[in-house]
Amino acid sequence: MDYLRVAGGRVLRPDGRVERADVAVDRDEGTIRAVGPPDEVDDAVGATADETLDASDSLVIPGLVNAHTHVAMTLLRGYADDKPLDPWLREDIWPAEAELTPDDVEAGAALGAVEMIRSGTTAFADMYFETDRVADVVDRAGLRARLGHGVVTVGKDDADARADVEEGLAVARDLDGAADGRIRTAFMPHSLTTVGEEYLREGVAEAREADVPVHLHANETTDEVDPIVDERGERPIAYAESLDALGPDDFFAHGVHVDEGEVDRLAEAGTAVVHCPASNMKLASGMAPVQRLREAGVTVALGTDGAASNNDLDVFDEMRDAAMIGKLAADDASAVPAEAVVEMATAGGADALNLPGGRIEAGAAADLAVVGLDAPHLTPVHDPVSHLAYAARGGDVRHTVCDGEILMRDREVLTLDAEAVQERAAEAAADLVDRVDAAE
Ligand SMILES: CSC[C@H]1O[C@@H](n2cnc3c(O)ncnc32)[C@H](O)[C@@H]1O
Ligand SMILES: [Zn+2]
Repeated sequence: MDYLRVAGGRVLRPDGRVERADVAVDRDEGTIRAVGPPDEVDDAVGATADETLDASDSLVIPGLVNAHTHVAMTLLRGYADDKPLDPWLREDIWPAEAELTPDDVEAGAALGAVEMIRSGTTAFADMYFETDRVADVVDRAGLRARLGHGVVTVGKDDADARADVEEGLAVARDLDGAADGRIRTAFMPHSLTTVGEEYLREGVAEAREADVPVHLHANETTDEVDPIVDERGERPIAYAESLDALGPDDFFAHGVHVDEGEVDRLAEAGTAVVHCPASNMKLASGMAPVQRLREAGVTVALGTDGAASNNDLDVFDEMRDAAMIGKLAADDASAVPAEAVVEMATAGGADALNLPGGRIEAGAAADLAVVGLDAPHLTPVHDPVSHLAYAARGGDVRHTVCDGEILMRDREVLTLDAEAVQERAAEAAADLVDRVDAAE
């Protein structure tokens, strides 16, 4: 076997303990072969390493999972800020997205991929347009992803609405298993208010036939929840259930305005919630009841949402924000502690997306980030898990590994030309804004 040894560090284990250990990676299989004391790992593998990644003064953690984003929105970072969701989308974001070309989406996705690799993220879920171009970037970057075409039917005639649903289904069917299996798909209606009932009903039924999960924005703002309650006399999670969109493999972004009954239904159904604390704060959408969701047994993951409502794709920020806002929401400083947000960003994310990874143990996918612990802002190290949640940043990640492949070594991205990607994205963003201005 082609044996990569991650050596000399401390390792975050699935039970939350941190121990001195080396990690033996089988690069042929893309899996972790053994985790153990440095003097025992080679014996466990029965070989000496073909390559070593230095993890001294560092913590080896599962690759982080960004469980809800719109990765190509890096092109719109800082384009429109300081508005609530609805006017932000209608006045600024959707007019700009109307001018996006497939090349723009690829340029923005590549920039997002570089940003994620540089901050230790190895897997993400993406809802956007031109999904084949996003998939191409994921393939080249070496990342893992669950991808979908975001379906919107409001404002479209029946033919266009049906075509969009069909595109969502075709993407889900055709791209599943791409990039040597690192790409999985989902049917992704944008939300319960931006896709009409008959399209949701038909699309979800087809998704069940195709055996792909459903991912949508749900219970994000009161402006979205209230019309559902007023018009249907039921809350969004009950509506989703009536559409057969509340399954154990489905995952909903946000879940901010969920009542007690909805929390219990999510837990019973096994539907995961992707908490996006920075986006929820920036758009003033509200505070998700994360402590309550977790206590009820809901799988909670973390997402950055798009870079236009965050404004970065750094899951370390999300961990810190989730811990902070989780305490405020529960009015309890002991709520959503460090271990909880680290679990949400790793195993919780992998479980929500039903993707490999999220745990450092023999047999698991070799998706890893090596976080340096020797920076001034991480000194002293009383508790490495506390540092992950409250003090570390994406820039502290030294190496990133996905599916056994080194994507970043000593902060150099190996799979993409980071400088060229950045230059191309800056150009694409400038041209995009020129086109938007000309169209106004
Ligand atoms: C149809 S593709 C996805 C669609 O979602 C938009 N979007 C970005 N952030 C949010 C958010 O927080 N809530 C709802 N929709 C969002 C994005 O701009 C695309 O149009
Ligand atoms: Zn979103």
